[in-house]
Amino acid sequence: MGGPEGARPGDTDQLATRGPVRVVGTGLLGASVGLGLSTRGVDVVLDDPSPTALALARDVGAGRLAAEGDAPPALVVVAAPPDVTARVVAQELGAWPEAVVTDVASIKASVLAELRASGADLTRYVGSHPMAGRERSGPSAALPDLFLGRPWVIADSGTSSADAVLAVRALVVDLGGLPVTMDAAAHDAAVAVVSHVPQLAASLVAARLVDVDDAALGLAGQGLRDVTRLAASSPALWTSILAANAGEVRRVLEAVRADLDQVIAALGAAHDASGGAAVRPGALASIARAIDDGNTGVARIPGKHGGVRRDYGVVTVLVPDEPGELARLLTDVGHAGVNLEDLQLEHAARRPVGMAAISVLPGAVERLETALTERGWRLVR
Ligand SMILES: NC(=O)C1=CN([C@@H]2O[C@H](COP(=O)(O)OP(=O)(O)OC[C@H]3O[C@@H](n4cnc5c(N)ncnc54)[C@H](O)[C@@H]3O)[C@@H](O)[C@H]2O)C=CC1
Ligand SMILES: O=C(O)C(=O)Cc1ccc(O)cc1
Repeated sequence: MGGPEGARPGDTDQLATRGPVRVVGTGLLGASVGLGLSTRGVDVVLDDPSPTALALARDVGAGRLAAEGDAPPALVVVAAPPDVTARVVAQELGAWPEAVVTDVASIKASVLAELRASGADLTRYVGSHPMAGRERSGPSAALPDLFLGRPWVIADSGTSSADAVLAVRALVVDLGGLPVTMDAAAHDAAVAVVSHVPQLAASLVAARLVDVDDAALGLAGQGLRDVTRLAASSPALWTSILAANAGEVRRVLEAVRADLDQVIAALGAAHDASGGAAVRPGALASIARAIDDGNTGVARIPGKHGGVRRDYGVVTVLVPDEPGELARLLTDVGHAGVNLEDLQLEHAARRPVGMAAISVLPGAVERLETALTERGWRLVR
């Protein structure tokens, strides 16, 4: 896979971020920031009220503990839960009068409003939000390259100094993120529709599975897994995020409810009718419209590295569920001289075989199919 551009371990000369960087809150996000900076040679000092999260973050290589005689931080990154973020940012601005302070909370307007009300010095504060995460939390899930190629919103306070904005931009770029400038209100409206409602939709669909019997669950395929992946997220974190963006999330949900009401009414008409022709006029059209609008919406999602979505060809290969087989397949794709654009794996229930769906440029499909067949792979056509 062609990697996005960004600083790599060993590139420390080219880093614009000045240390020491203090990371407050060393869970998934904080430890990933610390790990990304530490592996690129920046001095990172960690802090967290949970001694376990702190020690674990140090142990995974996210940085070191504070020591007597430390230079004050040039930059503080607050990666605490959303509901305490403003309070922690205000404390950090007060404790380090020369430092630029940013936070990575998933909501921005309520943090900024609370900070304004606190009377904190907002020239040194710049809010931010990396659009990258995982369903797991805590430092043990941290990844140094979590932010590679991912949008990272920079929302200045309205009174942030140019130097403060530059320092946060440097952090984003040094971690391989793609800086996107937005104000806090626009950010919250955008994430309501691209992140917060998708999380709720995944949770609501997955909640329907609670009482389903095992026989029905055994039929689950990749579609259900795709739609419910986010449902494994942390209830504590998401309750805090949704409560802090309640107005925007409710607005989107009301639109979803209007669409749902239409589909439910149309399905009711279809159910009550004796045959297709007897269905109330317009009912089938409104079901088709829901699917069609979904086609239009999904086609608008940007593709790899945030660029315009491309239509790839897919070559699906049966992979024996044995050690080394997937690696052998990827090596054979490389030998065929074909660039792998995306890879999805699906396990066949109770069968010792998986399916690898390899996305490649459409012009490369035939060459790859021929090369893999020659090397003995079974293709699913
Ligand atoms: N999880 C995700 O996928 C993403 C999360 N975020 C944001 O990042 C922030 C952190 O989330 P995660 O790392 O996922 O959570 P996490 O649960 O993995 O880590 C949060 C850490 O904050 C610490 N903490 C609790 N109270 C604190 C306080 N008063 N001061 C300092 N630290 C405190 C906890 O001990 C814990 O170690 C949140 O604001 C979240 O909205 C942003 C993008 C993605
Ligand atoms: O995994 C995904 O697709 C995500 O969307 C993760 C995520 C979770 C919370 C955020 O504030 C930002 C990103």
